[in-house]
Amino acid sequence: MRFSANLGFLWTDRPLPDAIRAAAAAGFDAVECHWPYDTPAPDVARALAETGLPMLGLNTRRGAPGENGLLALKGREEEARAAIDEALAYAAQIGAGCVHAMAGFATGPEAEATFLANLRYAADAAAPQGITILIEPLNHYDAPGYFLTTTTQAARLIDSLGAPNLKLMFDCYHVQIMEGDLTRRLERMLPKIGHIQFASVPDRGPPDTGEVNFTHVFATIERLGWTGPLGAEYRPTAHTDDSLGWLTTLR
Ligand SMILES: O=C(O)C(=O)[C@@H](O)CO
Ligand SMILES: [Mg+2]
Repeated sequence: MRFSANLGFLWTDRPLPDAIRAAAAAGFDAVECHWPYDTPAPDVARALAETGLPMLGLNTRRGAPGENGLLALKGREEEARAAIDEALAYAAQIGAGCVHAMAGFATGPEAEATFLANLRYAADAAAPQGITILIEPLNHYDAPGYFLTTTTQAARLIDSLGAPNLKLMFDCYHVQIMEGDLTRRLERMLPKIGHIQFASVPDRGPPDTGEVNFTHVFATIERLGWTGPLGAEYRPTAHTDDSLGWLTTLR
């Protein structure tokens, strides 16, 4: 099993290039981040080259304070597409393979039509760069009012767009809270999945705590033939370096 350190949550006490170095020193196989835009891309690229770790993905900007993405917001298409362009340009500079296209707080048919149109734009713009666009259902405790909440909804959108580079971000933490049935859902969704993340439920801590048996979940993912690094997107209760026991016990 290979693991990716999500630097939106891990080693947040240091600048992104140093967080990449810390992830390498701790034995991670890859890194991923949320919103790297305050850090010059060449600094990130240098840390990646130095450590040999790939950056798997990053997110589109969330928008104004209190917002959580722009792609499903009717009337905000220009900003949404600027956020997509910005994310793709940054991803290209650091060799990231995925961009998580964040939908935002919205509901209803207009939001869906807007999201689909912006996803079409994103998938078309990403394809020549070999980049995958990810959409991620978020749970209704952490992100109440977020447009995308279930893998069933995401699968319907992915099917209706029919773009080969539009995939599902399967975050076991959100999926367990909203839908459960993780094993069967992973089996069913596998062809649509572009990246997998995890954290304990309900606390969003390391995976060796909480209600989900990640020994079983990781074995399932391996049995299904998934070979990509799994994204450790949890909040350490103490310092990140003191939260990594699972990396040896669950590997
Ligand atoms: O919250 C998550 O889960 C994520 O993966 C973020 O990228 C989006 O908020
Ligand atoms: Mg996630």
